Amino acid sequence: MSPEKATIGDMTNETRDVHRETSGFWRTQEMFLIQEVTNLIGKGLYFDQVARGALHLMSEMLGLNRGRIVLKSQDEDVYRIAYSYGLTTAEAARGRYQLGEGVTGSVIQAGHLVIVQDIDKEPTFLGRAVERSRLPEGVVSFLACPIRVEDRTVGALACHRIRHRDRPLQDDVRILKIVATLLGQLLTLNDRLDRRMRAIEAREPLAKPSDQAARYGIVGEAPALLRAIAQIEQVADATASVLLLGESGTGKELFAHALHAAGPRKSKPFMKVNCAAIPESLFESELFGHERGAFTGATEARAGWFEQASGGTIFLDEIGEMPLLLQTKLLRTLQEGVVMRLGGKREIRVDMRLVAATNRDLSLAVERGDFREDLFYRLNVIPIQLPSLSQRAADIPQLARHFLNRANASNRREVALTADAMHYLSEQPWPGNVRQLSNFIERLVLLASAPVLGRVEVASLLADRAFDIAAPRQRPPEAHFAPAAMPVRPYLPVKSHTSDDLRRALELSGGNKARAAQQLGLTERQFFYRLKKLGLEPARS
Ligand SMILES: Nc1ncnc2c1ncn2[C@@H]1O[C@H](COP(=O)(O)OP(=O)(O)OP(=O)(O)O)[C@@H](O)[C@H]1O
Repeated sequence: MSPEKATIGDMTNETRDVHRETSGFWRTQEMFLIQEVTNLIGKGLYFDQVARGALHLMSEMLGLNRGRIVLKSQDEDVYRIAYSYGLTTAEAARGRYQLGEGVTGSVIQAGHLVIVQDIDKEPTFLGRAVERSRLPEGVVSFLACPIRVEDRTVGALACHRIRHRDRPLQDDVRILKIVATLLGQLLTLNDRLDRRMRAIEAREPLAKPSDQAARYGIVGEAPALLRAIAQIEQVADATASVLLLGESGTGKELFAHALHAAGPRKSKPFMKVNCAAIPESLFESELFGHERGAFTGATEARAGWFEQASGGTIFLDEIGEMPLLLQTKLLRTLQEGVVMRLGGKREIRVDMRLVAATNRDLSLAVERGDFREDLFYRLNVIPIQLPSLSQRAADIPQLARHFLNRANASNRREVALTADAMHYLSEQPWPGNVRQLSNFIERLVLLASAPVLGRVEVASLLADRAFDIAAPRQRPPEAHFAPAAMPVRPYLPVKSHTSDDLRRALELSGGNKARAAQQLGLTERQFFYRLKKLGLEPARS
């Protein structure tokens, strides 16, 4: 018996649980594997951890055994097994290949995936690391996939596979490709980080994130925001796709633009496409373009957005709304770097950086079959989470001042807010995030009846049309992150207003308590209760 731990791929049909034979079971296993690998990447971009974890999971979850990652040796001109799972130390140490040598060496040289159906019948298969006697008795296959950093092949991800199993070969190949892509992207990021660190060590002056942020028009200093800005800067020069995650109005478009502006493509086009806003029938021709006569009304050939964005960046907002058919085409474009116009016969090379954004939980959409799994993982290589405004409430006064200056300048006004009013703004929930705050300040400036507005005026304006203002611009029907609507009258603690506030409201309303209450965003009952608490008026029954 093989001394190695039995894993799914090595089990016989008889011992395999009947449930495991369904493709649903394998989808769940795949999802779990890829989610775990992505989580490992999210824990800090440590290649060692991710590499070991991925090989372990490939074996345990999918039966892709004796996985190994072959990379160039640091000090010699040879490729060697840098990470492995299910190999003894001696076996791993034997795994050394010249470029072009054996199956592994030729995968690295040619940059193509190789599938050896039966290792016993393939003359180029060296069997150098693991002896045949250590492998299962039946037909054993070997899969090897190149790992790329940008356009260079830097190594290979390979594993053994029982030839006859209840899972199609192409599914294993697909997963191997996804994992190899993730590893390649991670190596690319690490490469960039290394270079950056070297620049810091060489005392190259680097702009502080907040200086940079100011340049991109991003206001705020909360750690979660600065982290997102630092991530943007780290990956600005890379080619991998970026996925911006965050509630509506948190600044995803602003960040997409910052990414474009921070990278080498800044002088080239930045195209924004809102996938939720395009009718499905037009989507394909808008994105991929069309040839003359491709459909009725196509009197002229037209380049699609991918072509138009070539050399620059394309921002696909609300990517979760993209129809499945187009997801397949998008994946191909990302993989091959080409588009085919509608009605066209030739492939057109495009070179654009893709930034996608969503306020939905795409992994749920994948589970429901609304979003392609392989596209999700392709997009999710660099996920960047933007904090909601309530998660960075300390930034609200700075943001409010920024929007106040802007609204004053564009409306030729000089409206100011008291410190108390600023404080009040910081306490509000802002479910529509920065967009809601910005719209509210604009309204405040336009409707201000005095040059200086205090808490009372701000509160009354916010309460006045709270529901309108609170509504996020778009609320997808199944939005996972979608914020709850602000209640028409937000909850207010009993001490929400000072006696001055109450007196002033009464003065402004000419003593009309109902109107005073309304101005403060209170019910009459709440207003009387506060008057009583402050000893100003007996409460009504
Ligand atoms: N940190 C910030 N500093 C300054 N302005 C900001 C910031 N974040 C967002 N904004 C502003 O708030 C508004 C909404 O931002 P943006 O459109 O980028 O959000 P979004 O997340 O893309 O929203 P949606 O998901 O609804 O498309 C814009 O006017 C943007 O300039």
